[in-house]
Amino acid sequence: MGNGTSRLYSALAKTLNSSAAAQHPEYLVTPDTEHLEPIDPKELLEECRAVLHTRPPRFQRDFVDLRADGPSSHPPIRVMQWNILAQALGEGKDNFVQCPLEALKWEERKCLILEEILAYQPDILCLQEVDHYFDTFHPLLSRLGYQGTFFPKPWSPCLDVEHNNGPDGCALFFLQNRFKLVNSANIRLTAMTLKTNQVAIAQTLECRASRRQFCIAVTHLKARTGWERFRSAQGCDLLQNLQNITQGAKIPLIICGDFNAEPTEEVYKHFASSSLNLSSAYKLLSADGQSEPPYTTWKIRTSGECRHTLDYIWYSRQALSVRSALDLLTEEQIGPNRLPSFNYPSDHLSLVCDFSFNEES
Ligand SMILES: NC(=O)C1=CN([C@@H]2O[C@H](COP(=O)(O)OP(=O)(O)OC[C@H]3O[C@@H](n4cnc5c(N)ncnc54)[C@H](OP(=O)(O)O)[C@@H]3O)[C@@H](O)[C@H]2O)C=CC1
Ligand SMILES: [Mg+2]
Repeated sequence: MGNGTSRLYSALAKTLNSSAAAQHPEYLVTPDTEHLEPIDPKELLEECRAVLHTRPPRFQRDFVDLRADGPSSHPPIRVMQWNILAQALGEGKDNFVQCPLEALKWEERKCLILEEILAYQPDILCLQEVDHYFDTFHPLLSRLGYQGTFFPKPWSPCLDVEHNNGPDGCALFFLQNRFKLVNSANIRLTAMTLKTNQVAIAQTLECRASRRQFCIAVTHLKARTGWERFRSAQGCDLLQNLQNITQGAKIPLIICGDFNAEPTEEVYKHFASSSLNLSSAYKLLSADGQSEPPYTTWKIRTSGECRHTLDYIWYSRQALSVRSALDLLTEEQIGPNRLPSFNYPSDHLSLVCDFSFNEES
C-alpha cells in the first residue's frame, strides 16, 4: 500500500462515526474544511473498492447518446439526481424486507454511494435523504473540489430512529472549478399557504468557461399515497419560487428531485405544462421520446413490491439540450430481492444527464 493510499484510508476513517454525530449536534454548524488537503478521485475510488472487496461488483450502466446536433464549444454540464436513502430510514423505518441489515452497514454503504458518485464524476450533484452531510459528504466532497449546501427537513423522520445521525434533507454540490455561485436560496415548501416538512435548495450558478448563468434546484416532495394534492401544492409553490428566482424563466433552469409522484399525478402535469417551459430529461431514453422510464425506484416492503417512477430531472427545453443520459439498471441487474442490495446502496436509482446550452437566439 503506497503513501497515497494510507493517506486516503485516514481520509475515510477521519469522517465522524455516527454515534459521535448524534450525541453532539455538529450537523447544525458547517465545519471548517479549509485545512483539509485535496483528494485524488481515483485514489478515493480505489479506497472505496478496497472496503467493498467482499461485495459483488458494481453494475455496469452506459450513457445513451442523445445528441441531435454537432459538438458544442464548451464541455457539457453533468448533473446527477439521487435519493441516496437516509441511513436512519433504511435501518429503522423503510422495512426493506428482502434486504439484509448487513447490506445497509454504513461503513460499507457509504463507499457504495461514493463509488457511484466517483464513477460518473458529476459537475453538479443533487441528493435527497442525506443524513450524513456534515460527517461524510461535506468533508469528502469538499476535498474533491465541490462546494456543498445542505437544507435539512424541519421534522425529519430520521429523528424518530434510535441512534440516528441527525435530520435528513436535500444537499446540492457543484464543482468549484467549473461554476461560480451567484445566488442561493433554501426554500421550505408550503402547501395551500401552510408550511410543510419538505424543502428545496435553488442556486444560480455561472459557468466559468462560457460565463452563462443557470439555476439548479433540488427537492424531495412528501411521500406516500393519499398525499397527491399536498404534493401538487408543494410543486406549485416550488414552481412559483423558481419563477421568481429565474426572473420569469429568463435564467435557464434544471430541477432535480424525488417527487414521490408517478407521471400520472397532478404535480407532474404542473411541471410538464409550466410557463417555465420544462421537459423531463429521462423521457428522451424512451423509443418515442414521450414516456418516462418504467421505474426509478424498486423495492420490496411488507406491503409487497413497490416499483415506481418518482425521480426526475427537469430542464428548460429552449435554453438547454440533453446530450446523453445514463441508462437505468435492468430488471435482471436489480435482481429478485430488488433494492437496496449488497451491490446497490439505495432503493432509488441515480439519474445522470449531460447538458449543453443551446445557441442563444
Ligand atoms: N416531532 C414532530 O412534531 C413531528 C414529527 N414528524 C415526523 O416526520 C414524519 C413525517 O415526515 P414527512 O417528511 O412528512 O414524511 P414523508 O411522508 O415525506 O416520508 C418520509 C420518508 O419516508 C419514506 N417512505 C415512503 N413510504 C414509506 C413507507 N411505506 N414506509 C416507510 N418509509 C416510507 C420516504 O422515502 P421515499 O421518498 O424514498 O419514498 C421519505 O424519505 C412523521 O412520521 C414523524 O416521524 C413530522 C411532523 C412533526
Ligand atoms: Mg426513501
